[in-house]
Amino acid sequence: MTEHPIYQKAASFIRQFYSENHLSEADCEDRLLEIAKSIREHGTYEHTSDELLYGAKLAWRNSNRCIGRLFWNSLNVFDRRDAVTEEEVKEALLEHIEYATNGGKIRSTVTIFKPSQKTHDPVRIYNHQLIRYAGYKQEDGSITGDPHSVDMTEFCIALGWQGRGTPFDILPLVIQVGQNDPYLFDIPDRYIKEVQITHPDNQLFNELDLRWYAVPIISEMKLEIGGVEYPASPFNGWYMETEIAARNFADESRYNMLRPVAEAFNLNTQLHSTMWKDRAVLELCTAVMHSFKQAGASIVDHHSASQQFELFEQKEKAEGREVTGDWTWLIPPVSPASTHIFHQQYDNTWKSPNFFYQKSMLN
Ligand code: HEM
Ligand SMILES: N/C(=N/c1cccc(CO[C@@H]2CCNC2)c1)c1cccs1
Repeated sequence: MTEHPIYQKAASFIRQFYSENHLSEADCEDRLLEIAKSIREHGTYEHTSDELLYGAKLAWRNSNRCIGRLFWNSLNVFDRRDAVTEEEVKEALLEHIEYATNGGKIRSTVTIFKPSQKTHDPVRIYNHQLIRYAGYKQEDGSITGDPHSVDMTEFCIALGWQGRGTPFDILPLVIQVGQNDPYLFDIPDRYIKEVQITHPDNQLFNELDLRWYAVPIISEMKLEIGGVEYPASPFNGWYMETEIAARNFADESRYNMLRPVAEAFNLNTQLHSTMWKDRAVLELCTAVMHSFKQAGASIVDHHSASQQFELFEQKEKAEGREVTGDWTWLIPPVSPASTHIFHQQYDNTWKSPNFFYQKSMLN
């Protein structure tokens, strides 16, 4: 079997699955014989539902850049390897959004579509996230909406989509099944939970009319389990507030709102030394936490998230497993040194199963 690289990855995953679930050694070896036969005959093998469920949980547990891994074992997994038509994939994606949103009490969920075949990918999703705002480049070069979405927005417009042109237009979903042309469809409004971002102490801030969607659902990464690749495997958790407040609203290459926020607080933005940028970021964090809580939408602040990650480290140690991590991503972008993460080092070895970047469908 050594001539099949997939077998080594399969054997390593299957042995981990059987041992961590306290299943019989003999059954494990029988399963491996079955897999070896399938690989010899078809060049690949098919995961059982239980293997798929556990493999997805392991992929989350192995995600070095993720601070939210304490809850790895409570991941909800939808096995949609049966969905092969545009209609079936569309329904599965809308079902994912509805189930994960759960009225705001967000459930961490991954939907797994058919794996890569030798010659092609049965299902691919063009979107970076299932729910994301459009970005429109204006004549004068300015951008309305999310600058990160300009390419996707232009792609959708080329396919006949028309946005309303506001800074917060939800992009349509674009999927490809088999060798078909890209298939585009809007997400009905009733599926989208959005939060109006207001500040608890400053009405002037509210006039900035900021909003954000509740559920981040990454749809452009590939899930790899035991040598089998799932290029369409959208997964969601809930947000950590800094992602919205300190990056999506704050970055100059995103919504670039620090100066308008500072002005709403009457801060002196002429001198760095007044710390106006730092104060603006903190007021955005405060507003995001306040607004998500008021809207009944799950969210975690960066201090609580770091504490949960510390608990994850302790639990893994108690189970006799080494935690791997990417320090540069694990530290939050606000007050990083106020978390334990900043003051320790992490082994950034990449274990499998895991989620990986893959070639974008756009270029
Ligand atoms: C439950 C709440 C969760 C929270 C609060 C959370 C938080 C985060 C944060 C803040 C990042 C860094 C993102 C960035 O800086 O752009 C991240 C990265 C990541 N998370 Fe989590 N996460 C959660 C659940 C999940 C789930 C359910 C999965 C998969 C099943 C997951 C997989 C990942 C992966 C693969 C990355 C790295 C993405 C990349 O390399 O671009 N996370 N997470
Ligand atoms: N809170 C989250 N945050 C993210 C997790 C993974 C990736 C991203 C977005 O990554 C982009 C690429 C680099 N930064 C932005 C955000 C989650 C999304 C899906 C499950 S949890």
